[in-house]
Amino acid sequence: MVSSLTSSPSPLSVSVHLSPWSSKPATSSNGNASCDRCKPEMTRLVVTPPTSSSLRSLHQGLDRQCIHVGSSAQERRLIIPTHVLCSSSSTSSSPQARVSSRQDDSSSSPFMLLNHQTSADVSDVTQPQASVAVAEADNDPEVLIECHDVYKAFGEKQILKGASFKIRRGEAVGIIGPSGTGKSTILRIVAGLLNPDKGDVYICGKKRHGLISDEELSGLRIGLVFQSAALFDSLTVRENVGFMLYEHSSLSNERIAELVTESLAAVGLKGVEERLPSELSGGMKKRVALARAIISNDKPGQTEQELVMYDEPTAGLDPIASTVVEDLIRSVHINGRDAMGKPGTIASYLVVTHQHSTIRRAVDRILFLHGGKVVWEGTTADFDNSTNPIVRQFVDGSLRGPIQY
Ligand SMILES: Nc1ncnc2c1ncn2[C@@H]1O[C@H](COP(=O)(O)OP(=O)(O)OP(=O)(O)O)[C@@H](O)[C@H]1O
Repeated sequence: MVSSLTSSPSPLSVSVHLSPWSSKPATSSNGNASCDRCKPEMTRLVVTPPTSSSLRSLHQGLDRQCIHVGSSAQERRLIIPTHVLCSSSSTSSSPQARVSSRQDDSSSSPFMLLNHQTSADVSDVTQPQASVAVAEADNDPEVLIECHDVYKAFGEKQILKGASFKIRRGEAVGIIGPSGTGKSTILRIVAGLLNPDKGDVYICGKKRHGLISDEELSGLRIGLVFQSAALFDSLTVRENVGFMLYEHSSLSNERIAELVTESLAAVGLKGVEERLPSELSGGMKKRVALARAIISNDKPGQTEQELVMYDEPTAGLDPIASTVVEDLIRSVHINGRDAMGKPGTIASYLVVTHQHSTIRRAVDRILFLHGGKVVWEGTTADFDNSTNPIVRQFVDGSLRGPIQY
């Protein structure tokens, strides 16, 4: 059963943040666990989680996120940006209703971590407050995302040093560049999971202040598909793909199950709804993650555009499985057709990749990131013919050139 959110005399703090590595649990002397690196950037939800095994599976599912868990307590504080689950959709929610219909699952499902939270509860504990304001952005309605002179450092390490670029409606853009140059960091900044230290991010012409929130009305849904697929190990494929709808919509469970089946069909998967992620191959997991990113929220007359960002979607796949994923990425785009022959719905996408096949097959325009900036951009054809020494060294894989390891 779900217990009161405020009854515990000794709350335990559990934090989840987006980090490129897993961290070991850390407990402070007062028994509360927290993460100093991420605290200022978290959306906080006060929750009563189910069991420690659910938290473990959450940890495994999120893979590259860090979760700190202290010892047992009746109440815990979970700090998790909900769009970690691939959506920033501003759907309405009816958490209480959802909780009451799913209380029996409380011992095993991370759904219960988030469900019994009202918007008022969330805003009470959110820091910093996310908001958007109309700013002096370029008023081109075709520009969905604009990053202007973005800087980001981690400790002493300056990663982004004035990165600027635009993503227009209908574009299929690849971000490439040497390892550690900040490609994933850019995705997290665009997704609103990280704040830039300096510089501006505009979403459909509106300047973003702070981190994105579920309440934000940006006119653009932004999905992020993590390299690891980030599926919850203890949830079935159906629960993973439908997570945001179970979470943030008032749709019936039957309707969500139908939408999950449709979304899986769009990525060429059938009859896997009740399987656990451990029963899937690496390529299937990536397709499930894609299905989760593109699932429709079934809102009648919904016109909100969607941008999906893929972080190394073909890493670790064999060449044929890579081709399948690359074609799927194309197929769900507005210029493509999905596995069911339906036109794709994704307005634009951004792919971080190191793989030549992905650049060739899934991308039309390339941004080359080096030294914290976009140092080159152009079409894939321009890329092949470029005489830019940085691009040439990267294409040739040469040890000699301006890129030093
Ligand atoms: N939360 C964080 N705290 C500290 N350092 C971080 C954090 N996130 C990223 N970094 C560091 O920032 C740098 C850029 O990381 P990022 O993952 O963005 O690079 P990348 O270009 O995507 O690399 P790769 O191609 O190897 O995946 C790395 O040195 C990384 O260690």
